[in-house]
Amino acid sequence: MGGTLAEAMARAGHDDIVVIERSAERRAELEGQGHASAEDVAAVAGADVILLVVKPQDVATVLPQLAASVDAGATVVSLAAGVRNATIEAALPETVGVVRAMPNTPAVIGRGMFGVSPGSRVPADRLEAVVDLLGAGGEVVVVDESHQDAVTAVSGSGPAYLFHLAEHMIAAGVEGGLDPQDARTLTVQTLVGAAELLAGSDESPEELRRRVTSPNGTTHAAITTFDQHGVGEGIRAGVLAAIARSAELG
Ligand SMILES: NC(=O)C1=CN([C@@H]2O[C@H](COP(=O)(O)OP(=O)(O)OC[C@H]3O[C@@H](n4cnc5c(N)ncnc54)[C@H](O)[C@@H]3O)[C@@H](O)[C@H]2O)C=CC1
Ligand SMILES: O=C(O)[C@@H]1CCC=N1
Repeated sequence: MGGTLAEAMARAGHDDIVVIERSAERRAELEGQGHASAEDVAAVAGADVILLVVKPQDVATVLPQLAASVDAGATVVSLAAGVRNATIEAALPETVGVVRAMPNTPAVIGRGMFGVSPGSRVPADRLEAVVDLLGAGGEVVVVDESHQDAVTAVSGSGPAYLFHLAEHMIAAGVEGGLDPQDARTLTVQTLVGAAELLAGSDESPEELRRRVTSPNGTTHAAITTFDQHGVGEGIRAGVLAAIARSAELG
């Protein structure tokens, strides 16, 4: 995720990124992509904004190293799922601002979605700078930190829900006689087109669905069967389970 964001920010014209990475192999890869790199967290000295993109379980190890070298006026943006702003603030000097952000994987292509929550000591101009920076990877919404579990479940995990839908549409297409490549093309372009139609429309998803559904036609047959199998309820229950799991992990 860190490498992905560095790529997106570099594409957006940020030319002063240093990636800190302890693995020599990963460093070589990142340098191959044109990024400056460093091994030691001490390299954060002098940085205005620091993105903390390690696994949640590695945060506790990195924070003391960060505290020792971070500039007094810096802003630390944590992308670690479930880790609270207060936890990070407590480990860093009081002048350092902290922001929590949840990304998703379409950030790889600059079409990501970030839910961003400022901690208790980030001035508005520094939050704005963080929103701008993450904007290189996609859209950004600012939400109260109490909503981060819901953000994680909706947009953080959300791409996986669509991929799951795609798996089953492709499989059904193949079962219906299509060759796998055609089934993939038909499915993918349908998801892209429908998502863009929804994104560009003022109509609700329900209304857009209604317009596809002819009386007693094929869509009606599909949606009725989805309902019989509890698909909609299953999706809601799944997203709620992700919210609960995010809260548990935090
Ligand atoms: N919403 C989403 O779809 C996703 C969110 N994430 C978030 O991003 C964060 C990072 O996840 P990944 O990129 O999958 O992890 P990762 O383990 O692939 O990458 C973290 C990198 O940090 C390096 N690292 C760890 N501790 C270090 C230290 N002390 N000094 C220097 N380098 C260090 C590791 O060598 C590793 O290359 C997670 O906290 C996760 O919550 C990650 C993937 C997907
Ligand atoms: O599955 C997870 O726990 C992480 C958080 C959101 C996406 N991936």
